[in-house]
Amino acid sequence: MKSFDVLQEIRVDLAERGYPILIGAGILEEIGAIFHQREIAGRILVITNPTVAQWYLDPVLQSLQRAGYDAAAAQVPDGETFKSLAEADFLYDRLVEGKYDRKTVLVALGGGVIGDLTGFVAATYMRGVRFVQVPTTLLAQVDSSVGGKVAVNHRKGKNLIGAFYQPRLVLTDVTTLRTLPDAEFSSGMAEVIKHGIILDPEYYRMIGAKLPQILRRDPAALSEVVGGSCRIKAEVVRKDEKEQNLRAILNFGHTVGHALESITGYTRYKHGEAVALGMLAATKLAERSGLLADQSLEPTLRRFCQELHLPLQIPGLDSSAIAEAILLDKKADQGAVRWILPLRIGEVRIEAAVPQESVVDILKEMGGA
Ligand SMILES: NC(=O)c1ccc[n+]([C@@H]2O[C@H](COP(=O)([O-])OP(=O)(O)OC[C@H]3O[C@@H](n4cnc5c(N)ncnc54)[C@H](O)[C@@H]3O)[C@@H](O)[C@H]2O)c1
Ligand SMILES: O=C(O)C(=O)C[C@@H](O)[C@H](O)[C@H](O)COP(=O)(O)O
Ligand SMILES: [Zn+2]
Repeated sequence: MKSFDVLQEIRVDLAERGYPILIGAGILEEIGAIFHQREIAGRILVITNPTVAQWYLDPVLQSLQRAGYDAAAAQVPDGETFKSLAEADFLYDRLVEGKYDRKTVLVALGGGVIGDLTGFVAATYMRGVRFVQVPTTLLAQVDSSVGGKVAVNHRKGKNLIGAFYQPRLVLTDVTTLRTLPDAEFSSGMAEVIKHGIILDPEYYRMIGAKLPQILRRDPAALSEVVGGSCRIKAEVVRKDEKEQNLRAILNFGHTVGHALESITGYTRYKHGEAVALGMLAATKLAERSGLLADQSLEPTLRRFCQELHLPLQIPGLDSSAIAEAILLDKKADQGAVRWILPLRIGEVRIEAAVPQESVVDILKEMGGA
């Protein structure tokens, strides 16, 4: 059996819903042969956006067609505001008009927005068709393509409409990161840093030590980061697929992060930028609550943010409005928000007893009005 240029294969071990993450260099052009090898059959609709399509749609379609697949594409506009029910509806129209049946395979070719939206459509069209993630941003390769959280946004809250629905395969070609703008690369690095803080101090130190190579997009360093993060996330998802408890730690930084995204209409911050601010806020809250045992966390996190040009302040934003938006967090239980607070690098805890006044104080400390 041909092995292509798969450098790493990581399994998301979920019994009958389990799947492989294939990480390689140049494997996008082998997608047709890989689908054959993995016994993926059926009509294929590739969902992408114009930015990604200009680089990667032709190679994907040609490879699928060369391998004998009936493959076509549908494009949605680029941007977080299009991770919406309206775009899902547009895609349902395409599927219905094209007479796509239950054996259809949707391919999400793009970043997290395309992955979450395509997965949501896959979970709901005809009560579920198969889908494959082909992530092309760092953020999608290290985080969003893995674990089966699929969703669209509501104007009041991030990912409020969604499902847990696993892909059949994740096919990650790290060479697609060559065309990714620096600010998008940094946004993805925020989730990489998150993985270190929540579970793996050695990984966190490695990121610090190899940051120059990572930022240069050295293929070996990229492979280490994409593989490292996928392994950490796959293990959490294996233990708690539907976020009954443990999986909530993957939400470190997202309580404030999602609130920042929604109150700014999903236009001011990239997801990773909002998560970076959220990790900083949660770290400050942990310190204020007397939970933070390792005083090196905040300075190292700030240094990462500076080196990656991620924001550290929230000038001009209304702290009370952010605190209000936080109440819509999906982790809330009977009205109490469950925070993910760091204790030290590699260990976080789920904590409900955080007064709203402390949240507002911290947001003001970070420059909020
Ligand atoms: N499901 C999950 O577990 C999960 C995890 C993390 C984030 N997310 C979601 O992911 C989304 C953010 O994803 P994202 O950061 O990938 O943003 P994105 O999908 O908007 O992509 C960022 C930008 O990069 C462009 N792009 C994509 N690939 C490119 C490439 N190879 N070269 C050049 N440009 C490219 C896109 O067109 C877009 O303009 C958010 O909606 C977030 O909520 C979901
Ligand atoms: O996979 C998870 O679980 C995560 O929390 C990963 C996050 O990085 C991601 O942004 C996720 O979409 C957030 O999930 P949500 O349940 O808070 O919407
Ligand atoms: Zn995230």
